[in-house]
Amino acid sequence: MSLKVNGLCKQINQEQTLDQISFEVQLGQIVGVIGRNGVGKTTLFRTINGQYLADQGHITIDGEALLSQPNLRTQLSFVDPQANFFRGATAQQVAWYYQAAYPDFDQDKFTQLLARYHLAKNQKLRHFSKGMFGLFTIILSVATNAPYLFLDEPLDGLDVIVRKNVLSILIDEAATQKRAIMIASHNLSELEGIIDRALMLKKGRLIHDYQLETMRSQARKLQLVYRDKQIPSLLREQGHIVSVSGRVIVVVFEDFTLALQTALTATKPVFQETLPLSLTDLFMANLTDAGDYELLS
Ligand SMILES: Nc1ncnc2c1ncn2[C@@H]1O[C@H](COP(=O)(O)OP(=O)(O)OP(=O)(O)O)[C@@H](O)[C@H]1O
Repeated sequence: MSLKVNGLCKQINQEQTLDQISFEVQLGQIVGVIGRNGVGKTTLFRTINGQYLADQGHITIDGEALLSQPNLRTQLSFVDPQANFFRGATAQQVAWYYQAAYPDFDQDKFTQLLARYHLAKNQKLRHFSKGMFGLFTIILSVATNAPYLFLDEPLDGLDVIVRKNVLSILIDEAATQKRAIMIASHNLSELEGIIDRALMLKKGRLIHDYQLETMRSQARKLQLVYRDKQIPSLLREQGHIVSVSGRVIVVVFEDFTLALQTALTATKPVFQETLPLSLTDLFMANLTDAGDYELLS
C-alpha cells in the first residue's frame, strides 16, 4: 500500500506555498518533513488531508484518487494541533466523533494510552495543559488505526520522558507495517533517531528526499584547516559551508566521492578530519542563507 502525492500546488495570499510537491510513502515508513518556519509543512499536511483544496496535483492511495473517493479519507489521520473546535468537549466525547468518522477506531487502544499517560477520559480538552493536549492528539491519531498518520510537531511541549515514550509508540506503530507516519518537526535530533527518510522543503518546493541510510554513506562532513584565510572555491562549488572560524572551515559534501577527495587534497589543507554528520548539519547546509551567516558570525 502506498500514498502518492503528485505535483501538489497551493497558493496562499498570492504566494506559491506548495510548488509541485511529489513523493510516495509506503506503509512501515516513518518520514520526517523538515524545513524552516513558514516553508509550508503544515500547509502540506492540511492540503493532503483535505482541509485546503489543492490548486493542482493529486493524491492517490493505491492508485485511487483521494478527491474522487471521499471514503479513502478514513485512511488518513491528521489531528491539526491548531484546531480548537473541540476544546469544550471531554477526551472521550472527542473519541466518539472519531469513532463515527473512523470505522477502525480502536477504543481499547485509546483508553489504554490515555491511562498510560495519566490523561482523564472525562477531562475537557480546554483543561489539558499544552503538553497534555499534544499528547492527546497523538493518542487520538494512533487510535484511529488509519494507515497514514500525519503529525505536526508532535513533540512540542512534551517533557523528555513523554517524548521518548511517544517516539517508541510511533516506532511500534510503523513496525506493524500497517502504518506510515509523516512527522513535521523542528526537533531534528530526536526526529533523526526514528525516521527512515527526510523530505526537505524550501520555498514551497521539495528540494531533497533523503533516505537517511544512503545519505549517511554518501555524505561527509569535514573540518578543514588551511594555511591562509582564502576559502578554496571547490568548497563552495561542491559543498555547503556550515561554519568558518578563522582558518577552520566545516563543510558538508552531500555526494562525497574519491574524485572529490583527490580534488580536495589538491587544495592543500594542512588538516582534514571527518566529523559525525547529523540531520541538523544537512538542515544548516541547505537552508542557511547569506543573512543567517551574518547573524551567526
Ligand atoms: N490560512 C492561512 N492564511 C494565510 N496564510 C497562511 C494560511 N496557512 C498558511 N499560511 C501561510 O503559508 C505559509 C506556510 O505556512 P505553514 O504553516 O504551512 O508553515 P510551516 O512550515 O508549517 O511553519 P512552522 O515551521 O513555523 O510551523 C506561511 O507564510 C503562512 O503564513
